[in-house]
Amino acid sequence: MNNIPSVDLADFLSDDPKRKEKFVQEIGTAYEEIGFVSLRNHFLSDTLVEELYKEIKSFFALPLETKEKYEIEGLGGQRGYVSFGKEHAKGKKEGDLKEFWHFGQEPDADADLPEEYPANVEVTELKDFNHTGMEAYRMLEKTGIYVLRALALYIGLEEHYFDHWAANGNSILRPIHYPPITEEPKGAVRAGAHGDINLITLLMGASSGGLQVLRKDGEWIDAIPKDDELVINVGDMLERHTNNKLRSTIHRVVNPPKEQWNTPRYSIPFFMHPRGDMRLDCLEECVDDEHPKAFDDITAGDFLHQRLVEIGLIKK
Ligand SMILES: O=C(O)CCC(=O)C(=O)O
Ligand SMILES: [Fe+2]
Repeated sequence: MNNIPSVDLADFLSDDPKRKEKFVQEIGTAYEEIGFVSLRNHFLSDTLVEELYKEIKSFFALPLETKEKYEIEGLGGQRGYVSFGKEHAKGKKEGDLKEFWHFGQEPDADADLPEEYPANVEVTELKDFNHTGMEAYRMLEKTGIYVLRALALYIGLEEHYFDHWAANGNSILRPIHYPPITEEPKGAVRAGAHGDINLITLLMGASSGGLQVLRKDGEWIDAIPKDDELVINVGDMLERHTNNKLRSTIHRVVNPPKEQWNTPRYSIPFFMHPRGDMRLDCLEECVDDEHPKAFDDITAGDFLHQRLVEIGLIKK
C-alpha cells in the first residue's frame, strides 16, 4: 500500500497494554498527518466481501426500470437506489459518474432517537441482497467502534466516549457502481474531490484502482488497499469535533485511461455516522491558545442535513 500507514487491529484487541497503546499512537498520528490508514484483522471476512460484491453486481445489472422502482422520492437518497449522475461533490456542478445503493441503520427498539430513520428498501428480485448487505453493515460497524475507541484514547477522552453516539448511529453502507465510460466525460469524474461528511469511513478493496488521496504537500497519491485490508479515513464530523486535530482528507476517484474506459468499477464504503443528537462542538481537549475553536457548535443531524443539500441529494 503506497504511503498510507498500515495498522493492525489485533494490536488494539491484544491483552498487552503496550500493543494497544502502539495502535492508538499509530492511528492517531496517521490521522493527524494524512487522515487515512489501511487496517488489517478487521471483522469482515473474505467470504462476506465476495458475497456482497456478487449481490451488488447483480443489482446494478438489473434493467434501469427495475432499479428506478427503488429510487424513492423524499428520502434524500438516504435509502435504496440513487441513479447515475445525481450526486456531485460539494461546490461542483457536474454529477459524479456513478450510481449507488444505501443500506441504513436498523436501530434497537429502545434506541430513543431524536428522529426515526427511514426503513431499508427490500430488493425483491434478489433474495440474498438485503441480508448480505446488513451482515456486512454490522461487521463494519463493529470494526468502526473499535477504531473510535482508539481515537477517543488518542484525544484524551474516556475509551468508550463514542460508544453511545455510534450505537444506533445513522451510518450507511453504500455499494457504488461506476459504469464503463462511453463518451467524453466533459469535466465529470467518477467521484469529484471531496471530504466525507461522517465520523469515519471504512472502505473495502474496490474492484479496480482510481482512489486518490490529497497529501498535505499537495500531491495526489494512490490509495489501493491489499485484499485483506480496509481503508479507513476521518470524515468532516470528526475533524470538526476534534477542532482540526484529526484530518478529513480530500480524496477522489479518477477516470481510468481511455483504453480502460470499458471497465466498470465497484466499491463499497461504509460511512459511520453518529446519532443525530450527538453534538459536534469542538472538544475542549482539542482547543488551546495555539488551536482556537475553529467551528460553530452544531448537532450531527443538522450538519448532515446541510451537507445533503450541498451535494444535491436534498433540494432546498
Ligand atoms: O469509490 C471509492 O473508492 C471511494 C468513494 C468515495 O470516496 C465516497 O463515496 O465517498
Ligand atoms: Fe469519499
